[in-house]
Amino acid sequence: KIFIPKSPLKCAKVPEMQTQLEDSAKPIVDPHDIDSKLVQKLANDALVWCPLRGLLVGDRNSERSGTIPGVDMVHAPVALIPMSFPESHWKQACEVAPIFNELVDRVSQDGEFLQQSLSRTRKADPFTSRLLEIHSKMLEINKLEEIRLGLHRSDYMLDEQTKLLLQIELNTISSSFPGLSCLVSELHRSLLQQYREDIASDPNRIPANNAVNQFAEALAKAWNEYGDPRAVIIFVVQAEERNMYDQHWLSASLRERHQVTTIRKTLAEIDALGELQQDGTLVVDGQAVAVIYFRAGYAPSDYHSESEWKARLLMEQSRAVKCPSISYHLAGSKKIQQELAKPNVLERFLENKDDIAKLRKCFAGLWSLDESDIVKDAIERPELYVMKPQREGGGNNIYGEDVRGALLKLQKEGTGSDAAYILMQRIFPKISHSILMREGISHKEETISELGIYGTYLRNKTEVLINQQAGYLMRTKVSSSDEGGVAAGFAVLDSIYLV
Ligand SMILES: N[C@H](CCC(=O)N[C@@H](CS)C(=O)NCCC(=O)O)C(=O)O
Ligand SMILES: [Mg+2]
Repeated sequence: KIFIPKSPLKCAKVPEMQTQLEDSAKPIVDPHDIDSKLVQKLANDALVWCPLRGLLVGDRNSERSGTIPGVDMVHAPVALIPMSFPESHWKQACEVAPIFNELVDRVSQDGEFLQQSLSRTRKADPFTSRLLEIHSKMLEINKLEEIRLGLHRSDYMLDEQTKLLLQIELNTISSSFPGLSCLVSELHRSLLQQYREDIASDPNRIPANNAVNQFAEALAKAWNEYGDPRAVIIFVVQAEERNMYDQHWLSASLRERHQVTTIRKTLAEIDALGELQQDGTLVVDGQAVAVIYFRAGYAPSDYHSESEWKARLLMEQSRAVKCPSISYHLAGSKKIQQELAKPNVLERFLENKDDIAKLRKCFAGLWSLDESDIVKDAIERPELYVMKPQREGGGNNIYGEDVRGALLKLQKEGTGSDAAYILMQRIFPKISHSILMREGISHKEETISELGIYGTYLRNKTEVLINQQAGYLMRTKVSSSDEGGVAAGFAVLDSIYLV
C-alpha cells in the first residue's frame, strides 16, 4: 500500500488531537534546552517531511533550480520549533487585516492623493517615476478598475520595550509564501504531535493556516467575476524563480479546487506575446486573460528594458483584473505608508473612529526627510532608525551607522534626492531562542521574528465580495542580522505557538 500524503490543498483542518490535560497556555519548551539527540531526531524528521509535502525551494547552488521545476530542490529554510507569540497580539494583528484591506482600496481610488504624495519622490526616484507615469496615463483615460483584487501581507514586529505590535510594512504586490507558510504550520503541528512525550505542548496552539487556499479562492472568485470561462489567470514571474513551489501551490489549488488554468509568463514574454483587443481584452499567446497575478514587477531589476515597461502598460490598459493594479501597487509604497501615518490623513479614507484608532495603534514612527529635527536626531542616534527607499523585495533598507552616512551625504548633495527615502523608527523585538535549519544543518540561534498577516480583498463595483484575514507567515532570523528576508537567505520560515 503506497503512502499517499494528504495534500494540504484539501482544506487544512486542525487534525483531531486527543486533548492533553496539561495547561495549554504554558509556553513551549525553550528550544535551546532540547538535548542534541532529540534535536537530531526533530531535524531528521523535518528533513523527511519537507520533500514529502512540498516544503521546498530551488537550491541556490544550482543554476537550473530557478528555471526547471523538479530539479535541484532543497528543503525550505525552517525553524524546528514554532515561535511563542502572545495570543493578545495575534488577535490584534488578525483584527486589523480587513481594515488595512479596506484602507488600501480607498487610497487606491484617490488618484490625486497618490500623485501628490509621490510627486517629489517622482523627481528623486526613476523607478517610482515610471510607475507614476503609468498611473497618470490611467487617470487621463479615466480607466476604471471595477473588479479589484488585493492579496496583501501586513508585516509586524512586537516591540519588546513598549509591548506594542508595530507594522513594518504593508505588502500589496507579490506577497510571498502563502503556499509554504501553511506547510510550516503543518510541519510544526506534526512534530509536536510526534514528540509530545518529550516536548510538552498543545499543537492546537499553532493557529490553523490556510493562506494558500484563501489566496486561491480570492483569485478564483476574481476570475469568476470577470466572466469568461475560457480565460486564464496569468502569473507574472521572474525568469529565474527559486521560490517557484510557493507559487505552484497556488496554481495547484486553483486547478484542483477551482478548475481554473494558470499560465506563467515573464514581463518580456507578455510584451512579445500579448495584445489588446478592441474591447480591452488582453490576449497572451492566443489565450484571453481574466486575472493578472504579479509575482514580479515590484523591483527595478525586473525591468531589463523598455520591453518590460511596455508589458506593464499593456496589462494596465486591459480589462483583466490586475493583482495588484498600478494604484494598489503605489498604495503599498513606503512613502504612502509614511504619509498615512501623518495626523488626520486616515480620516480622509476611513469613517469608523474605532477602526482608525486600531490602525494608528500599530503605526511605528514614520517620517519624511523634511522633518529636520528627526533627521538631526537620526544623525546623532542612527541606531534608532531605519532609512527606506521606495523598494520592495528586501535588501534595500539602510540601518545603523549607514543611516548617518546616507543622511549626511544627502544633505551635502542637497539635490532633493532625499525625497526618495523615508525614515522609520527602528523596532527592537524580544530576542528569543530558536533552532534554524538550512541545507540540512540545524543551528541553535538567538533570533528575532516578524509576523506577516495575509489579507484577501475582492470587490466588484460597489460590492465587497471578500475582505478577510487569510492566514499568516512567521519569519525568524538571527538577531544580529539587520536585513530580513527568507529569499535573501537571512530568515527562515517559522510558525507561531500562542501563549
Ligand atoms: N521571488 C518572489 C519574491 C517576491 C518578494 O520579494 N516579495 C516580498 C514583498 S514585495 C516579500 O514577500 N518578501 C518576504 C519574503 C522573504 O522574506 O523573502 C516571489 O516569491 O514571488
Ligand atoms: Mg515589502
